[in-house]
Amino acid sequence: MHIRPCYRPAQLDQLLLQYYRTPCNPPFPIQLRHYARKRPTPSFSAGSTSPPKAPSTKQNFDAEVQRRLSAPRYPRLRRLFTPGKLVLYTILGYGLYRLYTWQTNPQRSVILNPRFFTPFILESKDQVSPSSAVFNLLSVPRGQNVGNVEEAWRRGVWSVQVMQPDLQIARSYTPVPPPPSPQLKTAEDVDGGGGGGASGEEGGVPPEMVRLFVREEVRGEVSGFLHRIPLGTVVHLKGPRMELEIPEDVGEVLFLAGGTGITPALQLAYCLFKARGLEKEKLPKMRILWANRKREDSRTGLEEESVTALRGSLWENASAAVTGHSAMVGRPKGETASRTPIKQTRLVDEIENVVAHSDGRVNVDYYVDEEGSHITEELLRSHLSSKPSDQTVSRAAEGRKKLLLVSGPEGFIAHYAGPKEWEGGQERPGPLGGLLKKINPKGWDIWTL
Ligand SMILES: Cc1cc2nc3c(=O)[nH]c(=O)nc-3n(C[C@H](O)[C@H](O)[C@H](O)COP(=O)(O)OP(=O)(O)OC[C@H]3O[C@@H](n4cnc5c(N)ncnc54)[C@H](O)[C@@H]3O)c2cc1C
Repeated sequence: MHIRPCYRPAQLDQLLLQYYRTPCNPPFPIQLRHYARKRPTPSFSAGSTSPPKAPSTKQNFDAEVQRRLSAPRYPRLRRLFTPGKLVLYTILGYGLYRLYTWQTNPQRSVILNPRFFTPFILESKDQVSPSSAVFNLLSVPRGQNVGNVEEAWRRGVWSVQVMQPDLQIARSYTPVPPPPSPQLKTAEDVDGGGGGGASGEEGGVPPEMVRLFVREEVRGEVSGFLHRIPLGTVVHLKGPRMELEIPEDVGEVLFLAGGTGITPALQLAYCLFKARGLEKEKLPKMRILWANRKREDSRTGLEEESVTALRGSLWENASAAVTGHSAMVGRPKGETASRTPIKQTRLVDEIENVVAHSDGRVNVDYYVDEEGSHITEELLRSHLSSKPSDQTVSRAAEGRKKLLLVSGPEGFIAHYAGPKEWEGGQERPGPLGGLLKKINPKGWDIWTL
């Protein structure tokens, strides 16, 4: 068996030069295997069945040595930078540069991306109750494109995902719409003792801000993370994700909201009354029934002392419609709204702002479980069969879609519309059940969120 030695180029060059200087045959046939290996397979001449012979004579060998010595020193490097490849590298480099400048250009990059998480800074936090708060998250850098967010507001109900960075898990949350402008003042302002408004943010929220109303779950990973972090922390968000496309021709809406389920109701109100810029005649009629376990979850209407004093008294009506600034959770017989002082959170302020700016088309009724006010079957039946008192609204609603939406925790949805179902690893609305199946409202499109 013939073993061909394999040398490194430097060694080989040395050997060749050594041989070149001494007029004797090399001690073994040098095949230049190392070099030959890098070249393309030699093509045989026509009719020939054997490969060309290796330089075995001294003449051939000398020629090969000459050729090798005059060959370029760094063949690999040279192959990397052929003219064709240089052009390719230039094009690639330019493409990467454009991508980089596109991404870092605040005007072009979007604040929310449905495929990637983008950074936001927790700018402020508005406590709504001991367990829930509105988190104001500002996109960084400022001045980025908000086009897809504006489109989401026009289309309907949408959500974003928030990332818990340590565990790398994400949960969905429904952004709260920007409050109507100018804002209503808080009770403190009305009384002259409040100073600069609810949280010093008069003048509205910037368009790059995403606001989330989040309830802290016991041992909840993502909600716990949001409630734990200090102001100024970077939070990563992904979206927008459409949860419900609202049809164009909506005439009437009845929204049953439980706890944080109020946020889709606010989104819907914002979509119909602001984002779509509908003419006055096309604006629908909307009633939101918002149920909470405790008064402090919404803290509408009354001071704590008043609540204690009035507890146990006979409540006139579980559904006291909100008018202007005086939100009430029912009233004892004979009491008027003006008699009781107002103490409410910024979120309730905003809900009432929506009511105040709706020209009588939006109504919000508050219910508190622990005070015995519930969204009952009779109440639902009356709302689902009632005709609008305002003739203009009534005429405008004729022949248009009637939407009945249910949004809230699992138990709330299951009670009113039947339990959700798991399909393909995702939770989806199940067949209609619960109270609404019993009532079986005719002419209403029913959705659960
Ligand atoms: C489209 C959409 C929109 C939403 N919008 C909002 C919104 O606007 N506001 C809002 O507050 N929520 C919203 N949610 C709910 C939200 O996504 C989260 O589900 C919620 O915040 C809880 O998430 P978490 O990570 O904090 O809790 P998780 O960690 O998921 O825990 C959930 C519950 O399970 C319990 N649990 C967890 N692990 C265990 C265990 N090993 N043993 C026993 N119990 C356990 C926890 O105690 C907790 O009560 C929305 C959900 C969806 C799908």
